[in-house]
Amino acid sequence: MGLLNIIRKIKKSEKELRILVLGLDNAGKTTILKALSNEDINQIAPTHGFNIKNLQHEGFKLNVWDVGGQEKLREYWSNFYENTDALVFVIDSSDQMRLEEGGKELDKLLGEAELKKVPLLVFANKQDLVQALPADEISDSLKLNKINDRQWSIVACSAKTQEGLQEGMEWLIKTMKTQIGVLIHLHKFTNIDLSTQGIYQIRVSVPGAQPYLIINSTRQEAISVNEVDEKHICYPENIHHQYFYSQGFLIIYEDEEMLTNVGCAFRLEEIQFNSNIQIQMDLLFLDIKSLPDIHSQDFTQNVMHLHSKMKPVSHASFLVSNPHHYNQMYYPVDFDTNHFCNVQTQIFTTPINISFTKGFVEEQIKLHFNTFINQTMHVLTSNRNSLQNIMLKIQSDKKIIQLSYKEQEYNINDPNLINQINQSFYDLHHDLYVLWCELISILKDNYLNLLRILQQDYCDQIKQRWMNCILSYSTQNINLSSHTNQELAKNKRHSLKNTEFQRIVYIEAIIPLQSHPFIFRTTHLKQGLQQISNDFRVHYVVLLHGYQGTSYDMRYWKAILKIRFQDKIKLILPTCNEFINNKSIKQQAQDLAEEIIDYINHERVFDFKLSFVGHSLGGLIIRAALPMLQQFQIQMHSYISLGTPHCGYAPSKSFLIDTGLMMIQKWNKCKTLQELSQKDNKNIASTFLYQLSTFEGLEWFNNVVILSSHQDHYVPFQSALIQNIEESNDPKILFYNQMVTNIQSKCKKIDRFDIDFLITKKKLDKFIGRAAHIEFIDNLLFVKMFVYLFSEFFI
Ligand SMILES: Nc1nc2c(ncn2[C@@H]2O[C@H](COP(=O)(O)OP(=O)(O)OP(=O)(O)O)[C@@H](O)[C@H]2O)c(=O)[nH]1
Ligand SMILES: [Mg+2]
Repeated sequence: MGLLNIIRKIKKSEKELRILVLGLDNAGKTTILKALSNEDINQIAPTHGFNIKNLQHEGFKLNVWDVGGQEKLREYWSNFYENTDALVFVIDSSDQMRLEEGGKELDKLLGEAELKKVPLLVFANKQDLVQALPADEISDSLKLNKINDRQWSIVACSAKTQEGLQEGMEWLIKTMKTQIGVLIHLHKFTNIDLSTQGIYQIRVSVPGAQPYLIINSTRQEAISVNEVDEKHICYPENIHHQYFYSQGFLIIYEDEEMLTNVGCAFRLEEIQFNSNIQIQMDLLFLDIKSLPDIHSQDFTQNVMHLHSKMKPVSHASFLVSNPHHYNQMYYPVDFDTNHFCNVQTQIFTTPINISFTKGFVEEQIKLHFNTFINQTMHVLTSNRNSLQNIMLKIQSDKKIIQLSYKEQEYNINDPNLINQINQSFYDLHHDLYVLWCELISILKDNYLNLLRILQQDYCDQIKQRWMNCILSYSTQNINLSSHTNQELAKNKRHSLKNTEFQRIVYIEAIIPLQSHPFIFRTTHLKQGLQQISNDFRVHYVVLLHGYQGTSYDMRYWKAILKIRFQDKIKLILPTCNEFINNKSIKQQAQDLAEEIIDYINHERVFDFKLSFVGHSLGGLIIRAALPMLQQFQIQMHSYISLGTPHCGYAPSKSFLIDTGLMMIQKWNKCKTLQELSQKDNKNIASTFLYQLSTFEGLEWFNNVVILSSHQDHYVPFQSALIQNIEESNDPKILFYNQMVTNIQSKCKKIDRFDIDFLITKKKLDKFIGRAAHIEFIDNLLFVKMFVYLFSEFFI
């Protein structure tokens, strides 16, 4: 029989706990014991020696030792310490005079080496008497809160009425069972597109687990002041039944952010090995209309009233597939797009008690410690020493491992070995519990550091997964072909069918890789790039929408850039061209340039970088505005266009587009569209678009990034990619190719991307080829992928 089987067998069959009951004389120890075994409690004399009782409780055999508490007998208490699984300390709550004496005795016990890691239950007995102090006062007086090296609890009880006795015993048994600690920390709430004003709140639950501790970070000073807007908090975080509720906060405007900065610890009892843990997050909401005068509300007055009115409107959930390991993860949780908001969340799970876990093997214990220590060690400041000690201990403590090597020679009947095994288990419980407490204190004192590390981890992992969706051409300067890419994407999707998400903790709604957008990339590097200085204070990124659109169209780009880069990026969403359809591109460019110059001058920051993302026509307006932004040329970083008809529509073979444009042109007498189809001048060389190809500007950028989709029927593929089309004698084509050459000749480097979207049938626009054109801004997953995969364009 292998050693582990033996351990499991011993632990399973024995399930016997030795409980030591101590306390001053007259505290009621013997009475409690008798009450627990349903014996008569009327005839009880002071105990001069000790009593042993065997009790059965939840399948556990409890071996309870009650030792007399008179002063002269206390020196013998130490005879009973050995092999104790749990310590019960009984206090006479009605005898205030002797509380101090009781506290001193308890302190001595807690300092005893043999009782070092033993859980402590304090019974605040005799609660039936009027003069009895409540449990929390006794807890204060005994300074129980200072205990941080073991699990402890205080339970108010009366041996006379039996009240509280069962509760206490249940707590004791619990400490003997496998427990998984789950910590959930909510860092920041970002409103992206919550269309209804009102009070919002996050509710977290872990089915089967009890929330028991709220963790607020004490390091407020690390957080910029304007992020913490106290007046938006309507009521504080709380625990109610099995739920943990974040603060309730008022959301009135779009883009509002709430630094929630609150966490909760849950304890999950006896979980089967190999089973999963679920974590549920709900977005709760209360419509502002149901609160008539929001500004005069004193929310603190009717917290519970508001609380009960909140309704869940959206949901997100996680699965932890191996809770017997230490897991930690950061996840920016997006609620569904009807209630589009984001909660930056950290999740930690760890076993905090492993005593009777079936199948828990020592390698896993090692792994657990190593992960924890490797990953969190460097963020610790105040906790560093104690953790270092634990680490040293674990490294030197090879007891369990050695035993398993020697299992052949092992004699099952050797009582010493059983003791050793038991001891090892106790050591581990203890260390696990200490680690758990350390984690809680890290979240209290140092959570921003931990958050940063986990955010980086998340970026790395998600990037790794999404790399599967990039198909890069190794040869430089190759033209992307829509036909080839379409075929390649189809095959690649097929081959990815069984690729699973490798993360330990994942959100249920995770989208399988085969339905992700596929990205084809080719880089055309013309000149050696200069070393880019990273020494800048802020990066302004201008997000410009397309024809007849509004800045709202760019909301996903705005949201994801903000969540990914936090305060390193400042977004500028110009509104000067919203709904415009009768201005020329040049006029719109002028308005844009003015708006940007105003914005930047107003900010008064001098060391900044400037980048642009333009969708469709937006990409052209930006190019047209560049000569007017010459003063910022050394600050220019990335120019990104999404489905922009850089070289117009002239060579388009799409009947639909041609006729479509004609129609709109007639209808609107639209200048922009005339320009796009190069009908604004009889002489092509004098059309605005041709002129634009000679404008200065693109040469200032480190990155010129051009995106198209071969599925986009709104913009000719070659025009969107600034690629030549086959030579012919058609003068339109000759001019077109000349435009391509003009633009290309300026850029130091062009990154071309062709995107293959998985467009669902539901999107009827597909038939007029619009779907792919707006996927660049409407496909949240695509925006995320692009921002996370190609972060170099944004930082
Ligand atoms: N009112 C009340 N009296 C209690 C309660 N528990 C114990 N007593 C009384 O307190 C006295 C002492 O109880 P014991 O159980 O003998 O106390 P002990 O802690 O075992 O004392 P030693 O054996 O001397 O250490 C007895 O008279 C009990 O009847 C209680 O919950 N309520
Ligand atoms: Mg007694």
